[in-house]
Amino acid sequence: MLRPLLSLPLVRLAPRHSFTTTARWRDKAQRKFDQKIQQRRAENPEFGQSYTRWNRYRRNIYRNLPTVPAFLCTLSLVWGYFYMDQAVKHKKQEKEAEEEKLREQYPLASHESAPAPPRGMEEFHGMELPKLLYQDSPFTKDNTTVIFVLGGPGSGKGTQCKRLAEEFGFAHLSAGDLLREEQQRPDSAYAELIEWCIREGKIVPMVVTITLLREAMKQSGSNLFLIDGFPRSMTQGSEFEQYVCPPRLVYYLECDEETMTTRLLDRGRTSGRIDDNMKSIKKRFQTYVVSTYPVLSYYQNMHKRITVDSTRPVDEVYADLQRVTRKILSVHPENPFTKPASTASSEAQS
Ligand SMILES: Nc1ncnc2c1ncn2[C@@H]1O[C@H](COP(=O)(O)OP(=O)(O)OP(=O)(O)O)[C@@H](O)[C@H]1O
Ligand SMILES: O=c1ccn([C@@H]2O[C@H](COP(=O)(O)O)[C@@H](O)[C@H]2O)c(=O)[nH]1
Repeated sequence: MLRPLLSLPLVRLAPRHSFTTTARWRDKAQRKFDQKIQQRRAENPEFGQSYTRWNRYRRNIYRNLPTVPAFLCTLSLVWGYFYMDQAVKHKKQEKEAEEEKLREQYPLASHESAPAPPRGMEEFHGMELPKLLYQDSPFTKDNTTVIFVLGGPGSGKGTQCKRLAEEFGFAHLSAGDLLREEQQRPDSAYAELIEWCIREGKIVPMVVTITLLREAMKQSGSNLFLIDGFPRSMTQGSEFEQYVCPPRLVYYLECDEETMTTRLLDRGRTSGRIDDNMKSIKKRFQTYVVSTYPVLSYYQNMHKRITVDSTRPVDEVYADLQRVTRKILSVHPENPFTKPASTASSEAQS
């Protein structure tokens, strides 16, 4: 039982002769032991007859004894393995407890397992935009100003767009809001598809989103657009540029994940949105990193991206965006003719 154990490859691997001190110590101990036995036997021939087997084992133990450093190494490896294993388990438990606490804190969170994608999803993803529809696009880069507003979920795109629209007269079109409206429309063919994508944090096939955006642009009667939360992927961006209109600028609201998560969970208390819960938020971040990051890099390389730190309070973020927008639209506070009509007229009356 003991012999095979002591012959473990690890023990065998111990560099017996390289550690001369311990080898010498081992040989000395064995020699001493043998001498003692011989001496006892000389005194009493009966001695040790019943212990022969045991003595052989002891000798083998000495022979196979790993050198001290190898033994210590093995011991520390085993200890390290168990320690690491325990540490990982502990961290996982801590994370689960934290998530559970968040779920209790934010009762809107939905935890049911993800449903299967609705029928037709694959079909839509591979679908080309109905190009004929865009041949007569009334929007060109000369008669239209489009600004894309991008940033992670909860970075404050909607909040800032609303203020910019009020002050500068933009038509504010949120791709997410348009999709949610379409999902609510009673006879919409895409309701199920949109709901599934939003809950799962996936990108709705662009043929749906671009059609909705283009219709909303037409209906607004404006030529100044803030397009909020679009494009979410490179293909969406290039199709929009080709068939609707290229953007003049891209505002990027940069924010860390922790801040965005806190904001979204806080908004989830009252928003009623099916994706303002921990499970969907994680998936939305994943989609954002994989699909939307390349869009941000692309516009950075095109020198069209304006980055604003949106971890700051709303007013500070807005002040930066306001400054840039004034410059772009050549709107100066002193010049009433370049101000939006509502502000200019109320000031003129007073
Ligand atoms: N600068 C800020 N500081 C603190 N809270 C903010 C700030 N900007 C926005 N918020 C809050 O964070 C939440 C999310 O903001 P908002 O809806 O504008 O983000 P969003 O980027 O449009 O999100 P989504 O992509 O999910 O639509 C809101 O409750 C809003 O009041
Ligand atoms: O271009 C878009 C924009 C949005 N979506 C889907 O809508 C949700 C919510 O978008 P918000 O901008 O956060 O309101 C998003 O997670 C996507 O599922 C889209 O598919 N394409």
